[in-house]
Amino acid sequence: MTSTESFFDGPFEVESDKVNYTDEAIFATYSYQTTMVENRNGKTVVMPQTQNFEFKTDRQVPRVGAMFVGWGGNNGTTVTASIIANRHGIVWNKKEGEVRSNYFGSLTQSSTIRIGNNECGDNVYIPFKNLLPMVNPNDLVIGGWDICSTPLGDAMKNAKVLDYDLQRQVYDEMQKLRPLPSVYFPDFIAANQAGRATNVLKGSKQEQLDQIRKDIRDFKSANNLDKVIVLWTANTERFAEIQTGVNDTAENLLAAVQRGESEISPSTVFAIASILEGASYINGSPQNTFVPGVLELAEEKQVFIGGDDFKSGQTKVKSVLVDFLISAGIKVKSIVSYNHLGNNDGRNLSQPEMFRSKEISKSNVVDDMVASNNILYEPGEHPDHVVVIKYVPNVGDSKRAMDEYVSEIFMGGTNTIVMHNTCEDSLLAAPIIIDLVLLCELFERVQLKREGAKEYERFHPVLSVLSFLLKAPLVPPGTPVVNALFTQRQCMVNIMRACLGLAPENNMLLEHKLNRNCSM
Ligand SMILES: NC(=O)c1ccc[n+]([C@@H]2O[C@H](COP(=O)([O-])OP(=O)(O)OC[C@H]3O[C@@H](n4cnc5c(N)ncnc54)[C@H](O)[C@@H]3O)[C@@H](O)[C@H]2O)c1
Ligand SMILES: O=P([O-])([O-])O[C@@H]1[C@@H](O)[C@H](O)[C@@H](O)[C@H](O)[C@@H]1O
Repeated sequence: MTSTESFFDGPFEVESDKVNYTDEAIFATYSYQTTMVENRNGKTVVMPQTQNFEFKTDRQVPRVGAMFVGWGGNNGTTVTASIIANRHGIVWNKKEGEVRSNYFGSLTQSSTIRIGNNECGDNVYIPFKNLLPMVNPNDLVIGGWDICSTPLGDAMKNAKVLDYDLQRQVYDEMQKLRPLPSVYFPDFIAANQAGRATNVLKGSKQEQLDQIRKDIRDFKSANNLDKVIVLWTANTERFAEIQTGVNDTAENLLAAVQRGESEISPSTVFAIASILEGASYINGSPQNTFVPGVLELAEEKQVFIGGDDFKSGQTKVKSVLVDFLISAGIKVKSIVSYNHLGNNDGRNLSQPEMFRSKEISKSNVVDDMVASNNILYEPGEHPDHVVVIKYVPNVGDSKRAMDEYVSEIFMGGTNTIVMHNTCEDSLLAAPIIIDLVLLCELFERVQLKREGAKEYERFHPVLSVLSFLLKAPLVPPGTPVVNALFTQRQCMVNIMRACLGLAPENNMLLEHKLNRNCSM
C-alpha cells in the first residue's frame, strides 16, 4: 500500500517568482481573494474580489524575554520548569517508565502543516515551527512578578503539577528564580488570596506603574534582550466597571492612574506599563483588562495586545464539538459545562465575582457558530448554555470537566453527548502560553503593503490572529469574533502561508479526484 503522507523536518524554502529571500527578510507577493456579497431584490449576488499585498517577514529571530504576571502560580511554574527541562533534555521516571522532555500540546512545537504533495501524490507535512523563522522556546529568557514571594522551586512543589522525578532535577535552578514584587489591589481577586500577598509593591498607583515599567526595562537590559513580551497568568480578576472619565479613553486612563482611581485593576496597570514600554501584552485570564482606554493606548502606541483567557481544555473541546454539530446541520439545544478543580485558581474562582469573569468567557464561545446557521436557529435564538465551576481541593490541578450536549436531529429525534474530560489544567495551559509568546513575537516581525501603497503596515494592535489559543478572542473593534477552533487554526496557517506567497490550504486535493491523476 503506497504511503499517502510524508514528513519533511529539514530546512524549508519556497521556490517561486512570488517569493524573495534576502538575509534581512522574506518578501512575498500575495493575491488575497475574497467574495463580496449583496442581496439584490431577494437574490444573493456574490462578487469575487482580489487585493494584492506584499508581505515582509523579518528573518532575524530576536533574543526574547517573557515576563509572566503570576509567575509563581501553577501555570507560571509549570511553563518555566518545562522550558528548563527541555533546554537540558531532561529525562525522568514515572511508574510507566522514562519520559523525555517535550512540548506536546504546543501548536508551534508539536503540530504539523500540510505543505503540498510530492511527485507520488503523497501529502507532505512539515513542522509548524518550520514554516517561518520562529523563536525556539528553549531560548526564551523568563522572568516575572508575583504577589507571593515564594521562590519558584518551592512554588513548583506547592503546585503539585509536575512529576517528582522531574521536579527533583530542575528544583535547584528553579529555586534561584524569585518573582518581582507586584501590584496588588485586594478587591480585584478573591479575599481568600490575601494570605499569598507577601510580595506587594507600596506607593501610589502611579508609583507602582512606574516601577513595573522600570522592571521591564531592567529585565530587558540585564538580559541583553531585543524585546520583552508580558503575559498575565495571575489570578482571575473581577470585571472592572467602565467609567467615563476614568478608563474610557487613553488620556483619561493615564490621568486616572495619576489620581489613584480605584476602578483600575492590577492587570490594567500591567497592560499600561507594557504598552508604554513597547512590550506586547497578552491576557491569559478572562477579566476585562483591556478597558477602552487600554485599547486606545495600544492603538496610539501601535503595541500588540492579545486575549482573553487561555483556551486549554473544556472550552477547546466545546469549540470543536459545537462547530461539528452545527456545521453538520444538527441543532444544539443545550450545553451544560460543569467542572471541579482544586488548585489555587479554583479557590480564587470560588468567589462569585471572579467566577463571573470566567463564566462570561466560557459562555460566549458558541455565539459565532450559532449565528452562522439561520436554518437551525431563528435570529436571536440560542441553545441553553450553563457553566458551573466548583472548588474541590482533593483534585488539585487535575480539573474534572463533565459536559452534556443535547441536540435536535432528523425528524424530531434527540442526540445526547456526555463527556468526562480530565484536564490537567497547567499541563494544558503551559504549551499554550509558549505558543502565545512565540506567535505574538512572530507577528511582530510581519508587515504588509497594499498594492499601490508606499509604506508597509503592521497588523492591528489587537492581535486577533491569536484567537486559536484563547477562549474569548479579542478582536479589533467592529470585526467578527471567530471561536470555531479549526477555522481559527486555518486563519493563522493561511496568513503564515501568505507570508511565503503560498495560496491558502483549500483541502480540495483536486488532483486526486479526477478520472486520472492530473500532474499539476
Ligand atoms: N488551564 C488553565 O490552567 C487555565 C486556562 C485558562 C485560564 N487560566 C487562567 O490562568 C490564570 C493562572 O492560573 P493558575 O492555575 O496558574 O493559577 P494560580 O492561582 O496557580 O496562579 C496565579 C498566580 O498569580 C499570583 N497573583 C495573583 N494576583 C497577582 C498580581 N496582581 N500580580 C502578580 N501575581 C499575582 C498568585 O499569587 C499566584 O501565584 C488564572 O487566571 C486562570 O483562570 C488557566
Ligand atoms: O479552558 P477551559 O478548560 O475551558 O477552562 C478552565 C476552567 O474550566 C477552569 O475551571 C479554570 O480553572 C481554568 O482556568 C480554565 O479557564
